[in-house]
Amino acid sequence: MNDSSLSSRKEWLRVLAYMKPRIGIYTAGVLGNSLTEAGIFAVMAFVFRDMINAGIEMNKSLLYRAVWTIGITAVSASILLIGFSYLYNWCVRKTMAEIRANTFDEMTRLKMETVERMHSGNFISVMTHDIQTIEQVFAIQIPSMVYAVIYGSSSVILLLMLDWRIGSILLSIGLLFVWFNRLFVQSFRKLGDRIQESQGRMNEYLTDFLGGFSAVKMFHLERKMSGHYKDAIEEVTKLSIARARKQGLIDGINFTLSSLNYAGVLIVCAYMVSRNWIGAGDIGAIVQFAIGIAFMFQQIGGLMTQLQGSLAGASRVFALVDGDKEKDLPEIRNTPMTDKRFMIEMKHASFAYETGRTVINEVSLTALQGERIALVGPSGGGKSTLMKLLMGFYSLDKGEIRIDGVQAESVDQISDKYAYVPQDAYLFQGTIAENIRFGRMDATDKEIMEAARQAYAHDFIMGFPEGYDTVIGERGALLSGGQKQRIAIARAMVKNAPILFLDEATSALDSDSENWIQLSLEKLMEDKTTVSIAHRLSTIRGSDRIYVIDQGRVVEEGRHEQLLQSEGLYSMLNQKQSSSRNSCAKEESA
Ligand SMILES: Nc1ncnc2c1ncn2[C@@H]1O[C@H](COP(=O)(O)OP(=O)(O)OP(=O)(O)O)[C@@H](O)[C@H]1O
Repeated sequence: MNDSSLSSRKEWLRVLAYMKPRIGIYTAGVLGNSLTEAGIFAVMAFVFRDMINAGIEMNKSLLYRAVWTIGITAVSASILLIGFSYLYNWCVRKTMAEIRANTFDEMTRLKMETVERMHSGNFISVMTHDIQTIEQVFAIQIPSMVYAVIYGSSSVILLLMLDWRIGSILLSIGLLFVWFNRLFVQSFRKLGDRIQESQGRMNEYLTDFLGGFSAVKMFHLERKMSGHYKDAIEEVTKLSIARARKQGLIDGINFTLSSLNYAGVLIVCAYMVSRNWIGAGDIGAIVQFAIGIAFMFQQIGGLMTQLQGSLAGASRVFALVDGDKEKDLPEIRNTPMTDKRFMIEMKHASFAYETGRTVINEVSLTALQGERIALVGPSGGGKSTLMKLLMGFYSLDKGEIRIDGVQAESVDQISDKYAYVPQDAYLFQGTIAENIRFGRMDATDKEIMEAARQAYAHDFIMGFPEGYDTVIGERGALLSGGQKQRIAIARAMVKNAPILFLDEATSALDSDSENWIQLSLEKLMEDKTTVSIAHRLSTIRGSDRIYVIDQGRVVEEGRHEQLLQSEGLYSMLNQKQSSSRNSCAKEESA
């Protein structure tokens, strides 16, 4: 067995494992459904024979028996089919709901690096198209396959019993069908993989377009974006047509072979009747069974190729589920690194996003309880990366970080110890109250209101007709930049964690907004150990320690005045900012 068929088999078993919790009911439903349908055809074969014989022999009682059999079979089969179909469809819906929920759960545990490497559109594609292909396996492909096998094999057995010579010939021809279809399995899998990938790309363009709608309008990128999207559609269409063409070719060849087979059976039967080896009525039954056998092999052939398309989708779901995860909350190592009780302690930390390109190089920094430290430096120097490392978003390549004595190996281990106010706070779809409550899910309404007051957000919130119950739209679309920031600050207030990470907004806010934010941040920072990334050096003058980060290293550290005196990079950045501020002020007064 080669590697690809081995991995297909593994994927296949993995898909089946999803149904394990209700495999009994599912099997009963699918088997019952297939047995009932196959039973109808088997009964009909004999009814067919009886009817022909009744005509030839002018036997009325044989005819009545055939009519009664048809009536009873039709009524009882309909009732059984409704019941069995409900059973297995119930299992499919329940299992699909579980697969969707579990895959989402697994996605929430993915490492930051894994999520950053994959486009959000691709995640959406996995959660929609690709998961859908698993549904097809349970709802269509397995029931069809089971039905084909039961119908076909019962036809084989009955035909062998009726006439073993014709039965053996048809069985051998059928196996040729399967062999022929197997030749195409690999190429269908390749096409399936490419189609699922292209569908992922289509979703990437779609989410890019929606996420960057204002940029698209501003830079007149509509044509370019439509062009990208059309290219992706064309790719999917081209591949789907290629698959349909191939499927058409196989179906055509299968059909021709089965027609020849069918004609052959009729000729052989006619010859056998002429020799009195079989009765004329037997032809009816033989033809019915021949149809059953041909159907089985044709279906198995077709389903083998369809299944490859579904496995292509399932493999993308598995890749997401198997992506690198955050460590589970295991033994939290609480031993302090040094005698002193640092709230934050980073020692000789090195980190690279990609091997060979070190972004943080041997950085050490500390913050005692209640201290305010700031990270400054040129763009791309590594400030944000450093902060993300302190928050446990990535694992260090070298060195150690402790947050309040706990080793920062994953976000989950230390996230209770800090609140984070990013540059562009993410607000979720929902009400203002819900968004503030995300800071601490058990916060009371009173606490939420108090936090909003402290963040100087209460007044503008009450200005909305629905106050705290105002639905803020996707990403807080109904709020201004400054208002969003104050909601994020209120959220951090509610969390009331001992450490605070602040990423100062680079985007310009009007001075009124900025004043409010500064005031609310001051409130938020009271009694907290704070690490802030500062773009305007004026905001961090009072910091206990400033770390100047350049090219991934700490190049200077100290208080504002000390750093100015040392006339290094900090003092140069300070001069630059003061002179650009002065020239702006001159321009404004002119
Ligand atoms: N997710 C990522 N994957 C790969 N490289 C990254 C990633 N994020 C940042 N980098 C790289 O790491 C380096 C440091 O970036 P970082 O964002 O930490 O700098 P910064 O000092 O915060 O910059 P700025 O002040 O402009 O925000 C840069 O060279 C950047 O290209």
